[in-house]
Amino acid sequence: AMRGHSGWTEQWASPEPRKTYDVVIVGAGGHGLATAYYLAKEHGITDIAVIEKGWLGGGNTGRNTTIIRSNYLYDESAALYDHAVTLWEGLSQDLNYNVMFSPRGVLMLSHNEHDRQGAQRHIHANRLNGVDNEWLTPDECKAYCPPLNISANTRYPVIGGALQRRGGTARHDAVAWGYARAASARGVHVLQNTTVTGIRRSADGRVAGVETTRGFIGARKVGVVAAGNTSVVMDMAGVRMPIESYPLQAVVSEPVKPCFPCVVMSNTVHAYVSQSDKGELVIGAGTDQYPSYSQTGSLSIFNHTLDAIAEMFPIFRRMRMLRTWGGIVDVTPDRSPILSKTPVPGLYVNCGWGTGGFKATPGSGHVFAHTIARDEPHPINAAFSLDRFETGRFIDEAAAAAVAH
Ligand SMILES: Cc1cc2nc3c(=O)[nH]c(=O)nc-3n(C[C@H](O)[C@H](O)[C@H](O)COP(=O)(O)OP(=O)(O)OC[C@H]3O[C@@H](n4cnc5c(N)ncnc54)[C@H](O)[C@@H]3O)c2cc1C
Ligand SMILES: CSCC(=O)[O-]
Repeated sequence: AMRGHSGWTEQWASPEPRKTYDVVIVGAGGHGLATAYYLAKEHGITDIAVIEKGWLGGGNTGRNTTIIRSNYLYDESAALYDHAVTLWEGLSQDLNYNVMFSPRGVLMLSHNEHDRQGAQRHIHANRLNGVDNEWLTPDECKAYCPPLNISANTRYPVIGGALQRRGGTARHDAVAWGYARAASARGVHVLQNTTVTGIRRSADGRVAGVETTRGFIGARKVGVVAAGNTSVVMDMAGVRMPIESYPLQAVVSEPVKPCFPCVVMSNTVHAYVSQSDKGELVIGAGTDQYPSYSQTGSLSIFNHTLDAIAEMFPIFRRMRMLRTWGGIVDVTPDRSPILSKTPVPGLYVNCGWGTGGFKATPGSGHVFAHTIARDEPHPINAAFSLDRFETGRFIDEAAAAAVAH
């Protein structure tokens, strides 16, 4: 920790920008900070600046409902998200910072025959990929999550659920702080309150650096990790992205004693819930159905979700909601991320995580660092290329995030 200019102990340096760096990362969210950390730790590249227009972790990383799991359908997705879960399991030790990873189990409910068939297909596909996932009967769901209402005479009766026991939650702020602190300790510069306003290319078309609100910063390689703002930033390099940005909201309740032991999700009713370590219910919903850069969202989404939560968990019917907020999620046509080189030499992009990228944070940073360092994708992210939208080799996980996009 360093003594900051204000006298209090800072966990990371706040240096003046140098004129050039080997690598610039645009965006100090979890994915950008993790990328910088693994570039330094795994590849020995430390001449890095992570440039952030606001405060580190202030984007979706600091706004999400922290669900972690890897029970995705496609082989490529299972490999990517399970790589992340494996890194989550040792992350606090690796960073020497408690990210509060809690493998409390993620239970995805089925309410009708369509849900059940889809869930069991996921379970079989996951088992083939070595990803833990198991089918529970309604009584077993109730035993795993006692507040769950499994009576038959409800609008959305529970007919079973798919449980990934290795899934769970983590403290989102701590993930950003842990990576920033560990990257800074290895010499990485984290430049907060600094907006990238342009991407400069040299005569031969290669990336040459970024224009910022603190002047031009030269770089041989630039990684854009700007989530909901990706299209805006990549447009600065003349690269058009297959991304739509939507508001996705969350709400927390008043804090209560520990009463909810896991994560429960339901795609049919567009709701998911867990309980934070401070005691609040952390509730999420579907996205608003219109592109927007607002970090709020419409009330109708919450009314619908809270109706469903109140029916699925009657003990919560009198809970008071404390605050709501939103983030800007970057959604691709096939709902899978883009971790890729780009048509601009030296320019790389990591985006498209939509409503479900927090769970991937360590795995994303790890393989994106490999991609930047070696100028070729890691085998795990090779399929998540930008050009799949030209070749048609989609990885269609639209149903995976268990929320209606
Ligand atoms: C309400 C909500 C709930 C969610 N719940 C979950 C969940 O339960 N589980 C899950 O897996 N995922 C969830 N997600 C998705 C997840 O939060 C994101 O996919 C993930 O955090 C993206 O991380 P990131 O580091 O790429 O983006 P961010 O954390 O958004 O970081 C991008 C950064 O880039 C910066 N930036 C943008 N433009 C510029 C510029 N021009 N110059 C400099 N900096 C710039 C931004 O300020 C931002 O800090 C949720 C998202 C929301 C909004
Ligand atoms: C916001 S949805 C959370 C997830 O994808 O597990």
